[in-house]
Amino acid sequence: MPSNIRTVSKVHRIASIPGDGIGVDITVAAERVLHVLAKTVGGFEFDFTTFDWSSEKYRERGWYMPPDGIDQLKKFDAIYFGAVGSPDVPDHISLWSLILPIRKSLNQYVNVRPTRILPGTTSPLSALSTTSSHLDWVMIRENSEGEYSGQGGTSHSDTSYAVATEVSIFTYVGVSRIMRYAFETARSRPRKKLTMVTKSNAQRHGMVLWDKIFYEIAAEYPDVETDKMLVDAMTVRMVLHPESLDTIVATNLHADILSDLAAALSGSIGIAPSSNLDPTRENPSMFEPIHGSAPDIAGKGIANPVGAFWSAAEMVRWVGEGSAADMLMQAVENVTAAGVKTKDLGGDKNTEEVTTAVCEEIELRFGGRE
Ligand SMILES: NC(=O)C1=CN([C@@H]2O[C@H](COP(=O)(O)OP(=O)(O)OC[C@H]3O[C@@H](n4cnc5c(N)ncnc54)[C@H](O)[C@@H]3O)[C@@H](O)[C@H]2O)C=CC1
Ligand SMILES: CC(=O)C(=O)O
Ligand SMILES: [K+]
Ligand SMILES: [Mn+2]
Repeated sequence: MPSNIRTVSKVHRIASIPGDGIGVDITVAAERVLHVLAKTVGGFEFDFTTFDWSSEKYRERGWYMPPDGIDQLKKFDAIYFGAVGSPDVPDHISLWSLILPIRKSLNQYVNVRPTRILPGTTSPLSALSTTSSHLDWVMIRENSEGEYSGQGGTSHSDTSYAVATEVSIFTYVGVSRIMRYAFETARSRPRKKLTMVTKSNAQRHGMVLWDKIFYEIAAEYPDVETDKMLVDAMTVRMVLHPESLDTIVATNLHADILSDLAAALSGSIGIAPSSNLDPTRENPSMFEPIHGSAPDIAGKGIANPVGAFWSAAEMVRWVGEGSAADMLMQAVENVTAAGVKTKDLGGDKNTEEVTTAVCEEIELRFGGRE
């Protein structure tokens, strides 16, 4: 192409919600890397609009999101989220005022949580001589109902007769759509293998429906190998036979817990990404590391930004820039391979140093191609 012809850059409009604690540090880091990526690769750019919806603002003005917050978010191509949660606001208030309403109102019924051991990092499983530490999973979490349906209530609160219910909801629509997404994911991966996690021995209604729909949909995917694990035994299998798993489907609560375990088994919760997807694409999807606001390390500048970069890469892929997403992940993996890591991964670098290293790697490896 003659150099005097300039192509028009595609603009991806991103709503950015840094939130609380290390959510802020890692969102700043992710935006920095995304700008460098766009500038280096060319042909597209990111236009971030930052929303100051946080626990600090809640204490000041009494709300996290304004009444039209969801409508504001609907105008964007995607949402980038840091974390929400602060020691001086009850956790159920912060979660139910921000992250959970966004996931539910924008029909983000799938939460995709991949786990891999990145180059230059060590799984704690490698210390167990009897196990293989080969681990490459993708967990598909139901993200709209189940144990986090929000149904229930409290009576006689603040008395010794207090009674509280927390009702799990499993609907035919909700379960079948997550199962179908999980089968499609399993089919797209080389091993074509799906493990369904359940607790239908002790929980005899919702979980029984969950299992029944799984087998119903399995009939549509004869090329996908399936198996079923009770959630308690699943924790054992994840630790002792990680190589036996590939794609995993689990309920909102089970996958929330198992994905933190998966992250730890891959080296640190600080590297684990997640995509909150509306597969219909009627609403924007939201991308965030799986970790929370980590009050114990907030403000120290030492949070691992790798989970934030990986989540950003998934966002880049979702908005249609697949090769740029691959470049970003390659740069992150080159940086971990070179030993540039934060403390949680056994390194001695801080958030900013890892971020700078990823930016430089993108420019060095993928710059100057035209
Ligand atoms: N999606 C969200 O916004 C989520 C919010 N939360 C909220 O976050 C707050 C803290 O929750 P916790 O249970 O402590 O979970 P957490 O994930 O924030 O932290 C757990 C442990 O992992 C460490 N850690 C987490 N991310 C790290 C990173 N990037 N680099 C290095 N170390 C990291 C923390 O320092 C802490 O020791 C609570 O208010 C909770 O409700 C928790 C999970 C998800
Ligand atoms: C809330 C939470 O812990 C999660 O979505 O992972
Ligand atoms: K998060
Ligand atoms: Mn969680």
